[in-house]
Amino acid sequence: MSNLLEAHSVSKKFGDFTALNNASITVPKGSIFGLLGPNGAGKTTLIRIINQITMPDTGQVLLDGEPLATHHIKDIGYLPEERGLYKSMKVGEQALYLAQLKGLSKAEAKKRLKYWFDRLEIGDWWNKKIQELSKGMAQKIQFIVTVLHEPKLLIFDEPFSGFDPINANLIKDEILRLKDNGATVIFSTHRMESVEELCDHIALIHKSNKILDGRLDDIKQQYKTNTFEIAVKTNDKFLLEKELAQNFIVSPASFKTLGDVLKLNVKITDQQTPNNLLSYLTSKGEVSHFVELIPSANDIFIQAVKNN
Ligand SMILES: Nc1ncnc2c1ncn2[C@@H]1O[C@H](COP(=O)(O)OP(=O)(O)OP(=O)(O)O)[C@@H](O)[C@H]1O
Repeated sequence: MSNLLEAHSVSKKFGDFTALNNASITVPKGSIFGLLGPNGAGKTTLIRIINQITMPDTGQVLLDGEPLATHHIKDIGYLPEERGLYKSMKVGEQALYLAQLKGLSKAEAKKRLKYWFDRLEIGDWWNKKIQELSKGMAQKIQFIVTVLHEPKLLIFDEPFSGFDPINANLIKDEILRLKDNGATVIFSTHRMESVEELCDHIALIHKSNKILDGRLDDIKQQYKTNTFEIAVKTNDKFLLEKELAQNFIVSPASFKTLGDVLKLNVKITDQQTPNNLLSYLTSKGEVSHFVELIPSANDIFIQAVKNN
């Protein structure tokens, strides 16, 4: 898979403050790439550099293998975190105006807007004033205007803030559909839980530095702790827990009992295999649950910060 975007060793200072320190990212074509990190980490700074709103002090950004140039602006659809619409304009009028700025003819813009307004169930709002819209409603308009001209690269900064869970899901599904139709997506968020179902690649930014990146599946494998959640039916739960602790590494805090079932998190050592644990458990009782614990993006982030 070739890369749509590459940022090489990008740094940016504001006065004495380093907002971004030598950060590199590679965004494969057709991927959804999550730029993750706490508030103030430097995500928006990197996104603004990609959008040519801010110039980097050092480093280079390539789009489709070429250095970024002004003509690339139409190849990128950008939904900024700070969102503003002209309050006194009507919704349809405003959307048409913004769509034409992206290079669409009026007729084409109208056709595409009608499609999207119906899709996001806001067809009735065409003649309403922007100031009558709630935050989430206005955000839907801005989402539409960002994707309308079908740019190669879509960049969404905190796209779900301001949406209720139902509309956040609606937007998630639309982002996945845009990817299926060939778009490449970068989105930035400090809410790790929103990445699990969406991103195939992630980069973690912490205090201006990129501290981790790669395919989410690969990273999850790397951060696995070989821990299994087990449930075993046994005559003596306390004896089994004690015996388990002699052979494996148990997490006492996870000890739970329900009738004659012992539930526990058990970690195997590097010398052991999951099968060693499973065979052992089967020899001791009836195993009703045996699942490897996969770290969440949040667990990975906490661990990566500790390792740095
Ligand atoms: N134009 C600027 N002038 C001075 N400092 C800035 C400027 N832009 C960003 N910064 C600082 O750089 C740091 C990184 O900001 P940035 O907006 O990139 O963070 P972020 O990761 O996007 O955070 P958030 O999730 O809160 O948007 C912050 O401490 C911010 O105050």
